[in-house]
Amino acid sequence: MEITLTPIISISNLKKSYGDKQVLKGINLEIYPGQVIGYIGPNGAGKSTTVKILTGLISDFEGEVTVEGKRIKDDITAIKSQIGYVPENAEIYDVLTPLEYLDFIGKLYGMDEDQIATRAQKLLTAFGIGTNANQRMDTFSKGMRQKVLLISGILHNPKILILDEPLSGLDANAVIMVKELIALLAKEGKTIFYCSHMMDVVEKVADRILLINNGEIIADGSFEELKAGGNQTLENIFAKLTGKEESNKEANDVLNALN
Ligand SMILES: Nc1ncnc2c1ncn2[C@@H]1O[C@H](COP(=O)(O)OP(=O)(O)OP(=O)(O)O)[C@@H](O)[C@H]1O
Repeated sequence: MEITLTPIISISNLKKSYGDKQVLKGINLEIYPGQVIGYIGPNGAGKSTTVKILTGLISDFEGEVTVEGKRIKDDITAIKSQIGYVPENAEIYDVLTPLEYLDFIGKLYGMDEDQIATRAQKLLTAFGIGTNANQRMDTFSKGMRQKVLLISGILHNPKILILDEPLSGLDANAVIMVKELIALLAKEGKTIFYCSHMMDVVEKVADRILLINNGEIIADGSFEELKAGGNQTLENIFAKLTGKEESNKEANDVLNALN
């Protein structure tokens, strides 16, 4: 029997401009359940803009985006319940405790109070901050806040998890744990959309890498496919494909500017 996979996210001819400046130039993508997508690209390439469209934060775009077959333009509220989003540089209400904050987030997703309290405490414990559950977050380190943000992204057990630089501020043990968590979530059939500049991590966690440059997808494949038999790192591939192989010269220019 032939198994036909239905994409969980489908993007066709997606274009977005800010004023006269076109920053997404006709993106076409089909993303399947259980895929861990590594979304990479130079500063200003259009990564955050794509993510903001997928999460409903930007609604004025051209083209079509569907999640589980539903058009994002028709029913973003229903779609949002299937998506967990951990934005880069998110503001957290740090006068709250993690339990209060997660209670607020869980209610936004329509979860009931008991379920929120039980799951939040379990997740905080799993992330190693269970004993801080009732402590105000203005006393938290950057990494502890990042853990709470990650928990707020998975609390409602979404099918799709969109992570923007999720390892920012985490210590080495937490990084290992989150990488393993991503693999486990994907095994359970969750789809992960992982935006990062940390090439070594993307190389390891993503089973499909999308490279965006100037608003266009210029590479799409597994790390093995992208390096096509050569013994390269993702960092090299990135530099080659985005036309930036002069980092040494640039570093020297910066130094020279100081002298
Ligand atoms: N609200 C906005 N108004 C005008 N221009 C914007 C706006 N948001 C983003 N841009 C521009 O759109 C382009 C793409 O930005 P975007 O934030 O999507 O890039 P990115 O790939 O996420 O970059 P980075 O890696 O630096 O986070 C950039 O040139 C940026 O200046």
